[in-house]
Amino acid sequence: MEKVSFGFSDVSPQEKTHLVGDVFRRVASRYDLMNDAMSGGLHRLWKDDFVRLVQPKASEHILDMAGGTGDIAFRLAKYGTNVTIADINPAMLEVGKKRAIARSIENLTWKEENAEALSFNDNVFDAYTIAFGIRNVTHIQKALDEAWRVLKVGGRFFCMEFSQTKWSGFSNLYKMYSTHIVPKIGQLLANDEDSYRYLIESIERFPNIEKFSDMIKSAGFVQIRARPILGGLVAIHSGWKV
Ligand SMILES: C[S@@+](CC[C@H](N)C(=O)[O-])C[C@H]1O[C@@H](n2cnc3c(N)ncnc32)[C@H](O)[C@@H]1O
Repeated sequence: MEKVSFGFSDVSPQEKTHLVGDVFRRVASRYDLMNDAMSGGLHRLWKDDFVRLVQPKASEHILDMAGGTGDIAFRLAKYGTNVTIADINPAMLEVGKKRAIARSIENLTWKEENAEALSFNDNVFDAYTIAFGIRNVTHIQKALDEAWRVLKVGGRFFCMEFSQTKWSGFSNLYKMYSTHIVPKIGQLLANDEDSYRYLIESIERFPNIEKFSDMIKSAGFVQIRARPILGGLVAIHSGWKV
């Protein structure tokens, strides 16, 4: 029987989808607060950089996949771009919709979607973005294949995800922080140590920068680039559909 990783455990694909759903249902209301607490606000700078790389235009339609509570979509929408924000988890989308209303952001379409089997037609989006989402997807290659399918010819793919830093001293420090401190912050602020333990473990199981580049290539993308941040702690991958 096929097994996939859920953090450090191996589970069936159905179980993983179910367990990841539970994690984000539980953390939804505290998700944004926790991002600030865990990263000391750094995730905001990474997301700003990510969206600058996308170079959104007002004439474009961009799909922000696994968009959660809207951090990437809101930044894209500032350029006047038409953004569809899609996520498998209604609880995350509900938090995002409230945030959008509070910020008076209007050029957004919200959709419940599984990245592995999108309901959109072929060749419809100018760009596809996914930030800190793909490592939670059960079959990563299927999600990449779907990204390629829904992009127009000439469309751009951008993915930001945690990876493994190559700065050895920093790597040890980060490992200690992520293994011992992050789950405790999760317990303190979100009353949920287990979810944050999963989120950290899933980073270690995610393919490294080179392997993930190969997977993007397998989906059909060309001119693949990987931009490491903090020695590769986070990496932005991009590619083109031609
Ligand atoms: C860590 S959050 C990232 C949210 C947002 N992109 C950000 O950067 O703040 C990961 C998101 O991936 C979503 N997700 C997990 N599996 C998914 C799937 N198969 N299809 C679509 N979204 C998925 C979760 O529901 C969650 O909202």
